[in-house]
Amino acid sequence: MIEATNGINKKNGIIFNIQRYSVHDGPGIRSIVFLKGCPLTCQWCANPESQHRQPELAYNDYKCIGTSECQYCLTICPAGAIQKNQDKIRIDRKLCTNCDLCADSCPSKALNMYGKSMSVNEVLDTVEQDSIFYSRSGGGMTLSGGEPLLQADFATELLKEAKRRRINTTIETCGYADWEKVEQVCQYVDNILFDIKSMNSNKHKEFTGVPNEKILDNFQRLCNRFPNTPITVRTPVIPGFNDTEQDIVAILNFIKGIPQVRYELLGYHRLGEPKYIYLGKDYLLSGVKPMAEDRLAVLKKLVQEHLGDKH
Ligand SMILES: C[S@@+](CC[C@H](N)C(=O)[O-])C[C@H]1O[C@@H](n2cnc3c(N)ncnc32)[C@H](O)[C@@H]1O
Ligand code: SF4
Ligand code: SF4
Ligand code: SF4
Repeated sequence: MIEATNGINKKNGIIFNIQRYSVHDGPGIRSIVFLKGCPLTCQWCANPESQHRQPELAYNDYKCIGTSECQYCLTICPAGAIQKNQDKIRIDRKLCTNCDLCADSCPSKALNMYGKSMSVNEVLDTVEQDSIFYSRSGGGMTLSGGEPLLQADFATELLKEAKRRRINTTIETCGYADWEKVEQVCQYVDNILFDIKSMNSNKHKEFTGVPNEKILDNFQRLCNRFPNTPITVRTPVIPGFNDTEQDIVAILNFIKGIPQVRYELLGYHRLGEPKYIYLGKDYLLSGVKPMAEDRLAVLKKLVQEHLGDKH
């Protein structure tokens, strides 16, 4: 649960979730701080609410108690963006200014804002509630998103203060940012989780919206600039995008022999799909089934053959 103000403050960051007790995103038990905004639009993204930089309205039709019982949102919206839709409502996203008034008044939480403005201290005071777990497990705080490098100045201040409070720090990044920002942020992290989604730049652009050259260049610079920082390269394996042996071997050849680098495959899942509906977005991979365990196992074996223990 985020405790936050929604006021605009230049020094604040826009955060859409703080997830406690995670064991997947860095060493030990961790709190994941999700920063809003991403320069990519991966078709499979499990966090569609992360992509837009500013807070945005979500609507869950199942939670609406019906306009015959309640009309708070219809009467409060200053933009005329909410209309009746049989006994429920419909949002005209072209008119909506994401002002938050309807979400604040909705008694059933059918309307909800993704994203709050939070200060460094507000975030870290929440994160520190679990410090007993971090010290026992070797865990800490992970910055995720969206793309944490898009809010580089806020991320830097957050990480600096976390270091001052002796909290272990990790970042998960798609690597797409100006090098100066990558360097600025990564000097304050203990571990880096770096996605390499495909070595094929055309395919990368088709499925994520951007080519991969900048990402690959940043990865090589990171390894040279911070040779003592452990980096885990991760690839989400997406059927029809990068699920062939050639796709994975191309990535393995790119990272092979770099001492601080490990590698991990992530099986495609569809856990984020309902959020596309709440945001009025189309989920383009609705026909694609989650990765079969045996197919993923074949690719994991391939990784082991190439990298030995370093995977
Ligand atoms: C949501 S991203 C945030 C960090 C950063 N934007 C990135 O892409 O690395 C965190 C991780 O989730 C993975 N991911 C996102 N959607 C996924 C999906 N549908 N299935 C499996 N992994 C997914 C990404 O590849 C990345 O490793
Ligand atoms: S967020 Fe504001 S503008 Fe958008 S639908 Fe709600 S009240 Fe209307
Ligand atoms: S305020 Fe909430 S519960 Fe009431 S009509 Fe609007 S969406 Fe439905
Ligand atoms: S880079 Fe990460 S957050 Fe951005 S769209 Fe892709 S998976 Fe989602």
